[in-house]
Amino acid sequence: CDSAQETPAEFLARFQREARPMHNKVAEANWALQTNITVENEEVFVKARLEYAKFSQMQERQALLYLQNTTINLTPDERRQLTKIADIGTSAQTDVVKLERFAKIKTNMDSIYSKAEVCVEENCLQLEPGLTELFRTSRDCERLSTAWQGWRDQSGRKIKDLYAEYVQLGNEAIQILGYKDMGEYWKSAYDTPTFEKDVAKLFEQILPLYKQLHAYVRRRLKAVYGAHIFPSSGHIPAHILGNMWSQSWNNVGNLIKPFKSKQSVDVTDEMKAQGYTPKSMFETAEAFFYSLGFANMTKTFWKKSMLEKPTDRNVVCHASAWDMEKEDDFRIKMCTRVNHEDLMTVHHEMGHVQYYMEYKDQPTVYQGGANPGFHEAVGDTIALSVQTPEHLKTLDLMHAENIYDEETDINYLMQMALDKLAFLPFGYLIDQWRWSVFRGTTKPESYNEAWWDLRCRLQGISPPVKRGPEDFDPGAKFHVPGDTPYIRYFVSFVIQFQFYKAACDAAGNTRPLHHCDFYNNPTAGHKLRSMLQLGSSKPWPDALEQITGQRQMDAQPLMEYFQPLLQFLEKENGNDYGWTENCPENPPPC
Ligand SMILES: O=C(CCC(O)(O)[C@H](Cc1ccccc1)NC(=O)c1ccccc1)N[C@@H](Cc1c[nH]c2ccccc12)C(=O)O
Ligand SMILES: [Zn+2]
Repeated sequence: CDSAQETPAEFLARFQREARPMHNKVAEANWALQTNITVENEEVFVKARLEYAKFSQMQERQALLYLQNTTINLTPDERRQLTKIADIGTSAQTDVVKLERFAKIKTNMDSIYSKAEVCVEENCLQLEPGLTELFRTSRDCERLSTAWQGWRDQSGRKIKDLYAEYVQLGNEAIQILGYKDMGEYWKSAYDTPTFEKDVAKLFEQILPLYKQLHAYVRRRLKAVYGAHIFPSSGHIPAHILGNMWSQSWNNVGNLIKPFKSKQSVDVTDEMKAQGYTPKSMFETAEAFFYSLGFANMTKTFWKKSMLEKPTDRNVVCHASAWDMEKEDDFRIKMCTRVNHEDLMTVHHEMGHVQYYMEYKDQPTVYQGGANPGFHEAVGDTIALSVQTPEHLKTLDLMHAENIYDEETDINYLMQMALDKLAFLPFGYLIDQWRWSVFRGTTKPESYNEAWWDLRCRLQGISPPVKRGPEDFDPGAKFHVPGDTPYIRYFVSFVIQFQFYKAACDAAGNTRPLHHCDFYNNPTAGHKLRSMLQLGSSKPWPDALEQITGQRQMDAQPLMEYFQPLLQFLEKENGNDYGWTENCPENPPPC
């Protein structure tokens, strides 16, 4: 570490020069590992992580010198930049043995998860594409239940002990920075003292709407599978909702569609019929962003991205977007399949890349989301416009004669609710569980019990087969072994409707909110882009205020969007809605 004779401004300029090459080095090693999981690539990545931690510790020490030196007067911006440089997370661990063990545990959990497969007789299915396709298309209770349990045996069960050690080491490292535990550190990214209460309030606000959707879906699925597989407690068995984690229910949309004779907006069949490929899906997304005034993907993007699952090696299939912090090197890694759900994920991932490109001229420390939820909301905001019947017609992917016909409209809102509304309790509960684990309230021997308490109470779903203390079902979801916070998606699913409404208002939309397509509207684009260009240079309430005029997260635009559906659901459900706090002791068999 150079001595502190540098002025703060000189230190910040040097940090700018040195940090990017360091970040690039780690990103390259991480990319090499995630696109080819081998022992050798794991070792190279761990080494790069250790080197990066040492670099971060040096920068943190010098930044703190300036921040704690009362004789130096810093500008507010210098203070903000130095505080961010000092915020190095678990890299603060100075005990190299513990730091290396922590890094190894994380790569170990990641590779167990990404290589896991479920074998029935001699044919084995990995999560992507095999098990995901099974949950998207199968209506066979037994097969789904076997796959549901098999996946948890091959993933969660195998990382339970590693996870307990990860919690211990992570907390030890973060306590060096003065945080009580990892959960407190993760929440500090929102820099809002009332953050936990704010999200709890948003969840309470949305719960009545979710309960109505849950009741309707339960009734329709009973008609398909028979009431005998449903527990009397009112929960929906987790394996029949079209998704391995029951987190979004869009894949059972064809079973739930309220008006069978009218169109639904799952365009998978049309995409296949028209010969869409993963590449053309990315080009379609690129064209929408471009129509708003965003940049096209760079040449390096098309050259270095991994848009399909390779057949000859193990990769981390879970989608991600990468800022390599070197010239125009932005990438997406995704095992893309040609279907509606993946077309939306393509927009989600490209939203990350567009955010990277909008804030690329900010100082390195400000090259991030205003808060983690903002980064998750960019692509989804665009996807709300892409999924309107208006836009799907523009794409020639939907051929409904009258898209404003009331029954078609309810079908459309139902399909959107199966993706967006169904997700909210799941998006909320993952970090409720993790914050309690990091806090020490939930100990390893009750990891799974605490998990199902939340899943049964907040989400109203139940396990298809009995769970025991050897199981570790949270570990069966990418972000838990992946050490990736999750409340960001709950925040995103609320604020994306605020962004969407703001962009629609800017575009002069006069239709009902859920029919607003701001494609080709540079005014809407400018509204969005000017907020994204801030990166994390301003507190997120300032960024939110710039685009919506408000400084708070607000579920009102989401409620406005789904208002017509709520009326339909309340009429359909009458008093038949809700579930008891706890799941039944013994799940009814298929
Ligand atoms: O995980 C993702 C998408 C992947 C990601 O783009 O969020 C990715 C996750 C990740 C984080 C850290 C390491 C590796 C993967 N995040 C990013 O690529 C990313 C990019 C820039 C900043 C922060 C994160 N979605 C979540 C939430 C979700 C459910 N349904 C959705 C529909 C649309 C969008 C998101 C979701 C999920 O699949 O459970
Ligand atoms: Zn994302």
